[in-house]
Order: sequence, then C-alpha cells, then structure tokens
Amino acid sequence: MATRLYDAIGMKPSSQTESMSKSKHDHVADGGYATTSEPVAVDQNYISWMAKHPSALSSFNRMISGAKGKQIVVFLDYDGTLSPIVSDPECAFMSDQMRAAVRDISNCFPTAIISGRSREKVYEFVKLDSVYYSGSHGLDTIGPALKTNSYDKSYQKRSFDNEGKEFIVFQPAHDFLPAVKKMLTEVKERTQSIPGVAIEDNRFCLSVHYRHVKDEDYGRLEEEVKLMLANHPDFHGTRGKKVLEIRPSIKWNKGDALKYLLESLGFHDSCNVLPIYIGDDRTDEDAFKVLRERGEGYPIIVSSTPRDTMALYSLHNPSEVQSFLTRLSRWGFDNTSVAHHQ
Ligand SMILES: O=P(O)(O)OC[C@H]1O[C@H](O[C@H]2O[C@H](CO)[C@@H](O)[C@H](O)[C@H]2O)[C@H](O)[C@@H](O)[C@@H]1O
Repeated sequence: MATRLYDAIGMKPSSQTESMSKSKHDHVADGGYATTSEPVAVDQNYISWMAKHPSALSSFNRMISGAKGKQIVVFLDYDGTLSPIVSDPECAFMSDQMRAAVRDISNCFPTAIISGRSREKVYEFVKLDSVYYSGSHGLDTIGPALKTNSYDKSYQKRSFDNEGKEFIVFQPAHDFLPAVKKMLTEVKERTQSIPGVAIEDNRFCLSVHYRHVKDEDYGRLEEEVKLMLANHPDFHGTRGKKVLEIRPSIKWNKGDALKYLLESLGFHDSCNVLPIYIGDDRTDEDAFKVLRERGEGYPIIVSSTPRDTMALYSLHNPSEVQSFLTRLSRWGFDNTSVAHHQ
C-alpha cells in the first residue's frame, strides 16, 4: 500500500529509523572532536557510509581550507537539525544552547533557516532577528532587500522590521493560498475518523502527521491522501519523517529557495561564495542537489543511520550540528576581519 501511494506521488517510502542513538563514531581525523564516552557496537554499513559522507566535525579543517577568500553563507533546516525529532510537532523546541550557536553563526555569516513549517512558526521557535527565514519548504522567504533579477517581482513585496530595515518577502505560490485553505478543510474532513492523525497548517503547504496512527489505520490514511491528490492535480505529495506533505505543484523547493537567497545576498553565479547547507530530511536533498550541481559549498546531512543522500558530509544529530556551528563561528570570529551584521 505504502509503495503504491508514493509511486503515485513520486516518492518512495523511507525505511530509515529516526532514533537519536548514542554517537557511534569519534571525530579524530583532523584534530576534531571526540564525543564517544563508552564503547558502542559499530555496524559495518554505517562505517562504509561514513567513509562516503565523512563527519563534518572530523573534516572541519579540510572543509574550512576551501573558504579562503570566499563568503560563507549558512543554510539550516529546522526539525531534526536544530531541534531533535519529538512526538508532538508543537513541542519541537530548540535548546537555549542551540539558539546561542545559531545567533553566533548569524553574527559571523549570513544565515537562513529553510523549513517545511510556516515561516511564522519557525520564527516562534527560533526567535532570532539576525537570521533570514524561509518557510513552507521555501515557498515563503524573507530575505535581503537586494534586487533579484531572475525572479518574478509580482510575488515579491517589501517588508520592514521594527527598526525600519527593509526586507523582501518572496512567495512564489501566493496564488495558491485560497486553494491551500480548501485543501486544509478537505484533508481534515477526510481524516477526522482516523485516530492519531494530526494536520499541521504550514500556510503554503500542509503536513499530515501519522506518528500516532496505528499501523492498521495507516493504509486508510494513505488512501485518503492519495484520492485527494488525484482530485487536485494542482497539488502534489512529498514525504518526510512520519509525515505526508501536501504541496502546490509549482517547480519550487528548498533548493530553489537556497538559490533565491544566494542571489538576493548578491551571490548569483558567484565563485566567491561558500554555501553550507545542513539538513536531515528528504526535502533537504533538493538543496544538497543544488550545491552539488553548482559545484560549490558543502551539503551536510544529519543522520545517525546510513541513507541515500547527495550530501558530501554528515553530522550524527542536532547536538553535533550545534558543535559544528560553534566551531565554525569561532573560526569566523578569528578569521574574518568584519563580522557579518544584518
Ligand atoms: O523542513 P523541516 O524544518 O525539517 O520540517 C519538516 C517537517 O518537520 C516537522 O515534522 C517533523 O518533526 C516533528 C517534531 O520533531 C515530528 O513530530 C514529525 O514526526 C516530523 O515529521 C513539522 O511538524 C512538519 O510540518 C514539517 O513538514
């Protein structure tokens, strides 16, 4: 059943586990971190996978040697990257230490968070004004006020913060808003009889959470979502961790949001930029792909299990993400003459 739905919506079900187990590897390759405090069984698959996607902590010195003369720009996913995966999506809080790490990095380098959540919701969790935000899988981005020649102006509007600083909000699926609202009503109606389903309104897209749905009810849920998508070809489905996502069918994803933000920061087709993207989910692969295609920067996957990925490097869990960001901002403060202030 699962395979059929995802064939229909162009995705395959994931077999990955999401548990945040103990760190299975030391980071010693180039004088980095050693995090393991007790021996843990290391499985051979994981070792082979790590050889292909080395730890960004172990590889830090090598990575940073490529930053000479380039502007680092940091892109971060939210759930599973800055906050651990938890059973209630409303409680995916980030720790104060992680917030401090993100604040420090954003004071060093331009930093954006690109999430599947609504932009407002991510801001509520992160609460930092020094960061750019892109919500709804990149369909709602607030970025710098620099001109972006490649993008449709009719989807851009000016916005000002409390201090009068100008930003541009770019919403390429703006025309879909009324339809998304109708989809929200319909998906709630279709799934209300299935215990454990939670629908999250991410403004330009919807999340159908099934973490608390019994195995025997899952097929029914899948069938409802499949039928709904078949009736609304202007929407399509993607999949995340125990979540089915309903998104407008425009060619736009986290990778496009990354490109948009780079251009609005003045780095369109620039060889002087080094983007770093850290994410844990399937939708982050779109951004990893963009970096691989541009042949620039570092895509880093957050995973404690081997996964098919376009990422070059890996981090085990959000706590390693925090260590990486802290290390990068220390390097930034020591090595860049002018810190980035937005
Ligand atoms: O792009 P992201 O920031 O990673 O957002 C992807 C989805 O994240 C959230 O769901 C996931 O995290 C929840 C909290 O840990 C977890 O309960 C859920 O099972 C995960 O799928 C968010 O609630 C979704 O709307 C996002 O699409």
